[in-house]
Amino acid sequence: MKIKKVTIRHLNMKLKHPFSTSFGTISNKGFLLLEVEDEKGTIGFGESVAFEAPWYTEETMKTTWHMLEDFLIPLILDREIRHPEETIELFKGIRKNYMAKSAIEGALWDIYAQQTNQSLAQALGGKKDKIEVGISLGIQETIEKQIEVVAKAVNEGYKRIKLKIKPGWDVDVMRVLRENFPELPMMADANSAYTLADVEIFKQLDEFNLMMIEQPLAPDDIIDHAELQKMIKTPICLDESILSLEDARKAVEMGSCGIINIKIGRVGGISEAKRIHDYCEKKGIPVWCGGMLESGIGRAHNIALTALSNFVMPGDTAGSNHYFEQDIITPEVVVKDGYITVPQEVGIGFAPNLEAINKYTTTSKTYK
Ligand SMILES: O=C(O)CCC(=O)C1=CC=C[C@@H](O)[C@@H]1C(=O)O
Ligand SMILES: [Mg+2]
Repeated sequence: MKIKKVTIRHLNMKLKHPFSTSFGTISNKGFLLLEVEDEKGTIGFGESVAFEAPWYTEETMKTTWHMLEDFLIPLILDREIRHPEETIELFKGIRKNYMAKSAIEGALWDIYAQQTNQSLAQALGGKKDKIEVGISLGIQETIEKQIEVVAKAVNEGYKRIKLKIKPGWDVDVMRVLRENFPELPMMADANSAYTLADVEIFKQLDEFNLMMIEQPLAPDDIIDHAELQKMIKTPICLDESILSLEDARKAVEMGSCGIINIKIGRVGGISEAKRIHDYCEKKGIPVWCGGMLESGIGRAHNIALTALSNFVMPGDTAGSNHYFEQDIITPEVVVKDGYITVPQEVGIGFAPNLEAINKYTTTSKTYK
């Protein structure tokens, strides 16, 4: 393929429910959507998962736009690209900025799948026809409300519930939830809100039979996580600490985690995500696909990736209706009895809904 045109759109989609974590609350999902066209007129879409502010990683919507406009788009325009994996080498001279890189790479995978007449899942080597789905629930104002939202998600069929924790909203909350839902597959995500000095809190959390504790310590750490893992029974799952296959290898070799959450945007794209998946499969480390409150485009990419064999735990890719009044794809992502069907159609298997995309777009710019 030879890329001839790239359009960046900034979209703003109001979330049905504000999402609160240890570092703050989001009520609006602002993000960049990329439309990439090659010389044959095949169009692929990619989503940048960077938020408006740098609380999850250092990237933001503005830094992503800057990286795309000034460095990444000029690298791909008019260049012959045979396979999306080539972007790993092509983008090597640009440090990190993984969410920006991933937005382009996702669109190239979409084009590649269409041109090779396969579904994106097939193009990646995924064999599942349906995937198990979990849900990530934000911190609520009261414990009663937290119990209520968990009960609703359980009734909707989600296969595991992820709860956000932070200092002051951890052991007591998880105890009450465990009492109310004795058999529920449950886990906690701390988004780096603790340090090794908090080991007693994690020892107490050990009592609640959690599937895992996600990212308890600093985002750039694997040393203290290895220490913590030795002191607690619950497996640690790393999210923010894993930005590449190299990070995954080091964390696994150090014993810093027993599970890895793979997010396409955080690791620079689908190709790197697949490499991490393949490495973890060889090492016997289970993985699952994390979420970034994506619109339907990013959600479709997550579904295709999760069709790979070592995604053995339910991910965070919940149904479109959990987040938005209207998603930007047709059909929307639907969860039935805790499963999403992996589309078998050519490409991402969901059609971009241009009317909805235009409705949510605040600015756009085309590069050719
Ligand atoms: O529903 C989703 O897309 C998952 C949401 C979710 O848990 C997260 C989204 C963005 C940043 C984090 O707070 C977080 C996570 O850490 O996994
Ligand atoms: Mg997380």
